[in-house]
Amino acid sequence: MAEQPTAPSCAPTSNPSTLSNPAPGASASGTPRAPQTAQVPQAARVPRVLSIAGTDPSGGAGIQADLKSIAASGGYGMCVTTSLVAQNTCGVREVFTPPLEFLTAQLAAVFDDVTVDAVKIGMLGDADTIRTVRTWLSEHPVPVVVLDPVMIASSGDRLLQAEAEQALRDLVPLVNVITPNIPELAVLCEKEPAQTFDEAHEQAANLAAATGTTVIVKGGHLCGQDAGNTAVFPDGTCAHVRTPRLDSRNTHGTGCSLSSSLATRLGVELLQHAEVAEHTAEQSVLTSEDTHRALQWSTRWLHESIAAGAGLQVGSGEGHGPVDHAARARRLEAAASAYPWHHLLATTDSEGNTLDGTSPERLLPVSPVPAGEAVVKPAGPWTAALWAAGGETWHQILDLPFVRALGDGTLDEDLFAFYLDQDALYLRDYSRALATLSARADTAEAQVHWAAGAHEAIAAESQLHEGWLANRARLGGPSPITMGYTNFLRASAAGDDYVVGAAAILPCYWLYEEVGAVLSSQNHADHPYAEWLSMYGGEEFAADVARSLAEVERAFEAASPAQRVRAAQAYLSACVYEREFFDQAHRALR
Ligand SMILES: Nc1ncnc2c1ncn2[C@@H]1O[C@H](COP(=O)(O)OP(=O)(O)OP(=O)(O)O)[C@@H](O)[C@H]1O
Ligand SMILES: Cc1ncc(CO)c(N)n1
Repeated sequence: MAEQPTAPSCAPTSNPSTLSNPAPGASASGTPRAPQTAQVPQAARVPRVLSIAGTDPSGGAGIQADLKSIAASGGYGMCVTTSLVAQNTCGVREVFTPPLEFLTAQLAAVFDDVTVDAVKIGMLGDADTIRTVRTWLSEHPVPVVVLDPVMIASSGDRLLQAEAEQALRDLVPLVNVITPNIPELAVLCEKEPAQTFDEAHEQAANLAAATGTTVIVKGGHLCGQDAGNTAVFPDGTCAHVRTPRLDSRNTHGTGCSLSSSLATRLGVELLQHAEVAEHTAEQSVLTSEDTHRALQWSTRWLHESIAAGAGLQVGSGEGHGPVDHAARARRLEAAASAYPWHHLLATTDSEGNTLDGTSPERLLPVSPVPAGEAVVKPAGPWTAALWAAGGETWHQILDLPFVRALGDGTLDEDLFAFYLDQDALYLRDYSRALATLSARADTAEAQVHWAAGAHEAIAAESQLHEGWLANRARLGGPSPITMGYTNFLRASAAGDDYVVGAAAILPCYWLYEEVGAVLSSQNHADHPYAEWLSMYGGEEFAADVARSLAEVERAFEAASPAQRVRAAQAYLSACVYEREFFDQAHRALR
């Protein structure tokens, strides 16, 4: 069987563009815009993307998948239908191809009215259709054309007549990017299907050099842990985007989705160039870095969509189910909700008892998910009630893509770097909140404990700067989540009752320790983040967590019922902030 790519020798390159200049009509046209203010990020313009492809009434592949992918990738989707295909997740039943004149009528209807920024070509079916599309696009040039040379569906059914293969080969030099799977690449090269990544890469390099077209080698059909994609440019350079292989049957339409998403992201890149070009003498030309960035975006988005596919429950399960194109949009929509957190609204528990802080049972709403056992045990009934109430948030943290990928070693370096950068900024202010708590503590023991914590936090911050962050690019400013969390901690420590400040600080000790225990249990010598994970799980930190728990327990005992309720709410708010903090890299970077 084939193997995964060995070394990602395909680093991003700074070579000249392999993509053609935009057609004059496709540059940023329309209403004149006011000059942009420097440094203020502008909302990306929406590329108008046309899919020329066949249909899948069950919605997972073809034009239906393309329109969903284009929307999910930030484009405005349009479609011209080449063939109507009666198919579902199990296979193709019948194909009806409308007359060629009707294909041309559809193309004319779009192009007569709309400026097309990017085209994705999918199923063409036969040689006459290929020639019609080819003639149309040579007479109506579009700046980005991605060809997915569809030949055979994931079910094994033919979607291109065998005698049309040469016509498809002839189309390749006229497009910017092609996205063949391994068997399709072999047909285009007139070779046997590649068995290894190196063989596929060699076929792609020869094809790219011969045609002047960028070839995406797709890892989906290979085996090995990396199912990633490599852009092979005509000048022989390449750029690889890793993606962990998923054990999933929801791969129907992955090729359609990747190619239409890629066309859209290339359109986004091109429009950004066009925006700059409007104010400078620069030309709007796509570079290989643009292609690498677009491929990274599309590959990561598709990974999330495949991972969520099974949850859709579309299809009998006998075939290959579709991907969930909207999984990311739903995740980000939920993350953006401005609705108040549930624990700040609840006034009674599920049995109707008032949450008045008179007993540990009357502190917080019951978590719908049991918390399970903590590694560092609660210090008494009050902290036991806090742990139990935080069960749902705790399990959400364990399920975060960031925490999962950090544990299994598949976390992308740029996501890790984002986290480190924010962590350094966080530690600075966290240290200030601890110093405030120390100043307000009413026992010498607590005063020393929080002061030591303040010292350790600032020491950890400078260690991050000297070590982990020394060679990494930094954003240099706090994200809204980092700022929200640190401001909340500082305000609770300085401006609220002592018990509230102490409870707010607790999750940063306790949850961090618990997450660390899960992560360090996954560590091994070859783990890419071995050094980072080995920092977790030290006995000294566990003892600090236990001391913090004991102090919070003591403060709860001494507090009034009303203070306890506010402290418990502050504890859960900090748990939610912990979750948001771990998740933020996956919201900031795509
Ligand atoms: N099991 C998998 N795990 C992770 N990613 C996958 C998996 N299968 C496919 N992919 C992603 O989807 C991309 C496209 O898939 P693939 O290579 O299977 O295309 P295809 O055969 O043209 O698809 P189809 O014909 O089903 O539409 C891959 O390059 C990879 O990024
Ligand atoms: C219409 C159409 N295009 C492409 C594919 C490949 O998955 C498919 N199954 N159907």
